[in-house]
Amino acid sequence: MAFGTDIGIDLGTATVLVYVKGKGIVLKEPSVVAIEQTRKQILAVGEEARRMIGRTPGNIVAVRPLRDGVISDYEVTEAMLKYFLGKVLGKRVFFKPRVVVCVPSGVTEVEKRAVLDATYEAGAKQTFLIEEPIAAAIGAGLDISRPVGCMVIDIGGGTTDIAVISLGGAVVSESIKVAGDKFDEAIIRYIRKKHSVAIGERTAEELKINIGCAYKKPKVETMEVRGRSLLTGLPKTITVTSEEMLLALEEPVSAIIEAVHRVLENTPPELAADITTTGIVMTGGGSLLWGLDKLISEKTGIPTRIADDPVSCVALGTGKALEALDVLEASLIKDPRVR
Ligand SMILES: Nc1ncnc2c1ncn2[C@@H]1O[C@H](COP(=O)(O)OP(=O)(O)OP(=O)(O)O)[C@@H](O)[C@H]1O
Repeated sequence: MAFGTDIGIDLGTATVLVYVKGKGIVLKEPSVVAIEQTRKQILAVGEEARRMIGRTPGNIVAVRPLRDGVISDYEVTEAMLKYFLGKVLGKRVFFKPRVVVCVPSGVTEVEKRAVLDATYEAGAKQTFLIEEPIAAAIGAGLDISRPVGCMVIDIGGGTTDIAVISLGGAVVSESIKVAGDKFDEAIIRYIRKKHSVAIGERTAEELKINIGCAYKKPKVETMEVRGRSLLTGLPKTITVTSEEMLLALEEPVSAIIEAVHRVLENTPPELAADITTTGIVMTGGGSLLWGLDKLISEKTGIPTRIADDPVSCVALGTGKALEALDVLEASLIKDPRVR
């Protein structure tokens, strides 16, 4: 497949999505790699590797190479990217694709170089990097080419990126390392303190997705989870309520609200006025935390909505960016090497 295809990749800290022009999103897998430590050999990538998290014997580790919005291990990131691209492109690439990759906002020059190298090695003709909020805005269907301000809040696994965009570029932006992962960590801490039970990352994520909330739910919801009692060391089942989730998530949720306020404070008045009418658009998996849109709307006084299919927005945006290269030229980071 992939005859002269254009490809968009959302290299997220939690999930990698690959968009192929004309086909849509063709791959969506967790950003996890399982490594055999003694021989430094990669055993599995993506979904298969994720199933191994917390369940591996001593010599095998399941790592998330992009944790916290930065590339913590770029050799593994490179291998992961090559694996996913290879899966999408197949073995025989007749016409090399152009690729747009969206990288977490905190990445350094060295890390950007590693991403570019990986795409070239995997068979790209030319690669561009795009900033996360720009890709999210395009993917959410906003027309960012006009001289009208719009605000995007992209809440992923590792980072929350908040930006006011106008004329194809970010006018004011802020990226904080508080997003989905920090929600999970806050839940783990709360359950440990309140119930004296240790739960794993996956259980915390399930609690967040099923009964988690940033705003009081009209009806209290409950969920049973299993962990290990810190008192007896034995497995224990507890019932957790949505009201407890509200308390557990208060701190990371407040950090996001404060960052939104800071961006609004630094927004030029004309653009701020635009945003009051255009509203705030939320993207990324973390935006699905129940009631977060309502809370942001209430705290800012600006209408806030979640984009359609928020998890896919960045990937769709990277793909669409290739079709609008002229408008976006200024905000894309181009590799100087010509192939
Ligand atoms: N229904 C839901 N409610 C709350 N959180 C959710 C829901 N669905 C997914 N998430 C969370 O969204 C996060 C992943 O979002 P996403 O896939 O957009 O991140 P990413 O793009 O990989 O990360 P980043 O933008 O930091 O690089 C995870 O923390 C996941 O638990």
